[in-house]
Amino acid sequence: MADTSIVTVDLSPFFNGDESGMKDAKEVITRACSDYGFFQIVNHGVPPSLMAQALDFFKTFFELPNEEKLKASPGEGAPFEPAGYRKQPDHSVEKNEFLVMYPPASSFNVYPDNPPELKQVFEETFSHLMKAGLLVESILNDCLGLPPNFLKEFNHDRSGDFLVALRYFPTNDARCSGLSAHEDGNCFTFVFQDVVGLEFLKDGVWIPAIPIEGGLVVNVGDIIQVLSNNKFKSATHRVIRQEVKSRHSFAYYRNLEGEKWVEPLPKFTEEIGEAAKYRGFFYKDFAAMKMKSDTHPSSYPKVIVTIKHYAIST
Ligand SMILES: O=C(O)CCC(=O)C(=O)O
Ligand SMILES: [Fe+2]
Repeated sequence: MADTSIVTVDLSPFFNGDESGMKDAKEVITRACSDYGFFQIVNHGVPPSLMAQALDFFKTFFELPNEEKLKASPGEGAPFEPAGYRKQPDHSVEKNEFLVMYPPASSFNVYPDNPPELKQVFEETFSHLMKAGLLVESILNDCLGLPPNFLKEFNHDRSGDFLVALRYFPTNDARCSGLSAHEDGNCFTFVFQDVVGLEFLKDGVWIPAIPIEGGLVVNVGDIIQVLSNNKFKSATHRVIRQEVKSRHSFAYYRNLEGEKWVEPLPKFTEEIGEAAKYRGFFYKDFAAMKMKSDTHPSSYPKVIVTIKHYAIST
């Protein structure tokens, strides 16, 4: 029978220096990323109680009346998704509302006034997520066999990372879409969720990511897929809404700086006699196309732009 679970990796060996634990974890992650691009992590350094608290404050915010939420409507200047509160337009099939925030102290962040604790808890959570992001990035770096710190240096600018807190409205229709099937156009994403709903495509079958205590779901994004010339897969995923109650989650997007040039690395092409599977591009150009079309569509009918846009057909 096909394995229908999401592999969970304990990252504590990376904190206590257990060499054989680190090696085992890297093997499991390499396999998961080569086959389908997602896994779950625990003991990643982000305190579970802090994540739960952050999700609670986001929930409280989403329960406020519309006029109150609209006070946090997006301002100008954010590099990718506008910072602030938005709701999918009525004609969208994706029934959710969301709040986008860039790293603490970003000048374009729009913080809700209510609940008053949200800003501080968000900033603390974001700082922890960035640290865990650095750890996972260095693990992926090693799993890909890249020179030490290659990804860290390639992706040294954190100003374009964002956190999106989401609320998916309940539905009476079973299997109703909250977010259509997509791949993330970034390096990778962490997701924290209160109830099931997030699903990943594995061997043609949708696998639910069952929330586990303190767990963060990691999905590889398009940039790692391009750099590795498809060695690691950008995970296809979607969100199914729940009956009766709302579903809440937050996702930390580990992005790239917009001016960065992205193309398959020589290690995965000329050095091993493989043809590049993608043309090179500036990250900001891809991000702008994706933003219009993919994760949080504002246009209808949807124009789907995926990383295939840059694929070289053979
Ligand atoms: O809400 C979730 O569980 C996933 C969100 C997601 O896939 C995204 O924002 O790209
Ligand atoms: Fe996603």
